[in-house]
Amino acid sequence: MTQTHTISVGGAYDVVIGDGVWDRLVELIGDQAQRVLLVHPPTLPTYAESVRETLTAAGYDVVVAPVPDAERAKTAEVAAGLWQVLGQHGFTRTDAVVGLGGGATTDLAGFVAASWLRGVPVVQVPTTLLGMVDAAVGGKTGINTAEGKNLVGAFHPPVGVLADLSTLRTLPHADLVAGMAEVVKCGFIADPRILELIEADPTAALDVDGPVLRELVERAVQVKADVVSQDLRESSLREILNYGHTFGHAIEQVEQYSWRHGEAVAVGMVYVAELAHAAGLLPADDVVRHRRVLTSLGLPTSYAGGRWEDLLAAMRRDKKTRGSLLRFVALEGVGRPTRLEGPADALLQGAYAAISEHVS
Ligand SMILES: NC(=O)c1ccc[n+]([C@@H]2O[C@H](COP(=O)([O-])OP(=O)(O)OC[C@H]3O[C@@H](n4cnc5c(N)ncnc54)[C@H](O)[C@@H]3O)[C@@H](O)[C@H]2O)c1
Ligand SMILES: O=C(O)C(=O)C[C@@H](O)[C@H](O)[C@H](O)COP(=O)(O)O
Ligand SMILES: [Zn+2]
Repeated sequence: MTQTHTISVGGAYDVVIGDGVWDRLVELIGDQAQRVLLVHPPTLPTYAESVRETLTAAGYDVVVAPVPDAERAKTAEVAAGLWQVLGQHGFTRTDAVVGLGGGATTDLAGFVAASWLRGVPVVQVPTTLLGMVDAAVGGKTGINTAEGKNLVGAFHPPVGVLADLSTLRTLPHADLVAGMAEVVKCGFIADPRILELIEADPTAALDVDGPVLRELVERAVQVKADVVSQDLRESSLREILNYGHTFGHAIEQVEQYSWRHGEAVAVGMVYVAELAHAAGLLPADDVVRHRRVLTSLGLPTSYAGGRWEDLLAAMRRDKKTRGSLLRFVALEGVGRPTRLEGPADALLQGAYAAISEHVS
């Protein structure tokens, strides 16, 4: 008997977590749709074929749209290619998009669904840990531009999210580990039990067939669901989900997306923990805890690759910036997020020095 767990996102839609949950796909797409655009990366032909067969058997006209892998999918050119496909196949407002894959694919699929005819339904089918706990949930969709990460996008909640945990068995270990960064983030901003579970047994946390990983997924999704159901459009509370992302996105950009998102966020959390400590907000023990938990999972905690001016310029393009005021989500303690606004240059550079000096 397969165990499934359903988390409601403010009563608007559900995230269904478990093995074999793709059975729910047809019910979510519903009988209004005639056509379905199935967006997937080239790494998942078997999963894509299985979804295509299910949808075809249910009577939909399925248009399969393979897109470039990972961050290379999140471009205006790839989105424009999909708009062309939708136009050529006559997709209407009752037709649907399915995003099957990691966060890069679901961000793209969600954005194309948000923009086509000003919004058609999207079902998100995440196949990475990061997609399941974060990217596919919450309705943030988007693509990158030459100037930065996720600079074009829309808030477009899915009609449902189907997270089949068995797909994690084929996920490369490094991508599993990267997804854990967003789980750890949820631990630091809202649910300390997540940190305790990882600290008790990091190996069990990374066992895709074990109960600990399942509980971590459920807890992280619950954190995200609680936040986005109160503040979909990130007017205030939702910013806490951006913990570690101001510096993390800067690394991704400066390193031309050769770093995984989760890896960059891991370093970004250590950066802002150092910053918060230097600003007198966060005790030193909590900074140490950031490094310990992330390291135990195999995540990076240091970085010395980029020129400071480039990192700072990238951070200034962060969406939390107001005017010329850099704003960070910071912690006053575990589970106690706050904002750190306009820290002095000396503090900003000092935190960079603190994460660079740990590079071996
Ligand atoms: N919208 C949001 O709220 C949100 C939240 C967090 C992250 N993101 C975005 O998500 C992206 C990162 O997502 P990601 O970490 O899932 O990376 P990803 O989408 O690049 O996927 C990682 C790799 O795993 C492969 N893959 C996916 N599922 C697989 C499986 N089951 N078996 C084998 N290979 C598989 C992919 O093809 C890719 O090569 C970034 O672009 C980030 O900005 C968005
Ligand atoms: O859902 C959110 O809100 C987040 O900030 C989650 C982040 O993990 C995610 O990487 C998000 O895409 C970042 O958004 P951005 O607006 O900073 O680009
Ligand atoms: Zn993220």
